[in-house]
Amino acid sequence: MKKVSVIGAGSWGTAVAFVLAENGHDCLLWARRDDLSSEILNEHTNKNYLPGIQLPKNLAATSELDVAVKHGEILVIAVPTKAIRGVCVEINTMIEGPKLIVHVSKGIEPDSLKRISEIITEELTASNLKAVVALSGPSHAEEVVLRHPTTVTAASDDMQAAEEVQDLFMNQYFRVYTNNDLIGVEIGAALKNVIALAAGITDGLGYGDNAKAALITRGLAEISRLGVKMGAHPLTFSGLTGLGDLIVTCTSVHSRNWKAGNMLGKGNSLEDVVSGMGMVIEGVRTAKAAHQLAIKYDVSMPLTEALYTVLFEDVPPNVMVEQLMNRMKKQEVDDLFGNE
Ligand SMILES: NC(=O)C1=CN([C@@H]2O[C@H](COP(=O)(O)OP(=O)(O)OC[C@H]3O[C@@H](n4cnc5c(N)ncnc54)[C@H](OP(=O)(O)O)[C@@H]3O)[C@@H](O)[C@H]2O)C=CC1
Ligand SMILES: O=C(CO)COP(=O)(O)O
Repeated sequence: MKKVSVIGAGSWGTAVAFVLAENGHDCLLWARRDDLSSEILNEHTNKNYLPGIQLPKNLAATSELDVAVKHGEILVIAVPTKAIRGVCVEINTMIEGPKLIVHVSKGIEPDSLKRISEIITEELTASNLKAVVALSGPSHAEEVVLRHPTTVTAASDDMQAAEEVQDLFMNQYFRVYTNNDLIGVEIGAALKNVIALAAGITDGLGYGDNAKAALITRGLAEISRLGVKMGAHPLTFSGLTGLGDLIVTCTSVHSRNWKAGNMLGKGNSLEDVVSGMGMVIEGVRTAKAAHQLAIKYDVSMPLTEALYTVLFEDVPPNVMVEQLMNRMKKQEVDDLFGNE
């Protein structure tokens, strides 16, 4: 049994804490709101984020960050990407001795263009950090808490740490693989949300499975092109955190990114979609970062660029699709190691 704290009690933080508590670990879940930590502790529910779900009785909760940081020999960070840097700055002042940090978030920071593990490494003093592991893959919280079979990957530069995380989470319904390609795993995880927004848009416009299959496969091609230029292993993108997560996020009714895209395709404004969701839509902010990464690494990313114009340049979704379909003729198989 390990002492683990999960930082962030939204849908995913609560779901990973659910798995850890069911695995018999001494798990403490940090919610930034008192009312939510009391609800988790006393009613064993998180009605807002996971309606209808009874949480394990051995799952403890607190709204005091320092209590959570002190409790966990392992800290699992589960807040949206935009909150990661701030949370790390805070927990860095509270850590006594090196901790294993697991993050389960999916995004890239615009402007700095840092991956999440890079932000964590930047903000935590080296002596506070044992290793960083990204836990990622096709895994909607709503299905994990129903104990539906789910597979994910624990990725790290430190394979011993990745294996420790594998052992921590593995159970009958939650299967964990390891991967030493942290760049590939984090890039796949972040950029699939951008493609899922586009898939939602085509569904919202009333297009069918052909369009979605095109987005998934051509999305995978451009994510792989970028990832390989950034130093990732090409085969990572055929795995759980690449193709696997693209499929789940582009096709699931649980996906916030797909839902957001669907509403955009139906003519809603970005502002209304974001304010109405009540949960994080990582792909919107990541689209900005991806657009900047495509320029920085000089990689052709037509789907990402098209989505960027819908989100930030007021291009109507149907015009976006027309423009994509009328692009210059291409060969299908790209040279992943060169230009398209
Ligand atoms: N939901 C899912 O199925 C999956 C999500 N993920 C990833 O996990 C990450 C978290 O997503 P998810 O749990 O779904 O998001 P939610 O929107 O469901 O919850 C976000 C949580 O983070 C808290 N939070 C928001 N901003 C801050 C901040 N500045 N400081 C501290 N806490 C903050 C929220 O608190 P409050 O309630 O007070 O607003 C809430 O508890 C994302 O990167 C997402 O892509 C990965 C796999 C699956
Ligand atoms: O990453 C996820 C599933 O693997 C969650 O996706 P959404 O944020 O689109 O719900």
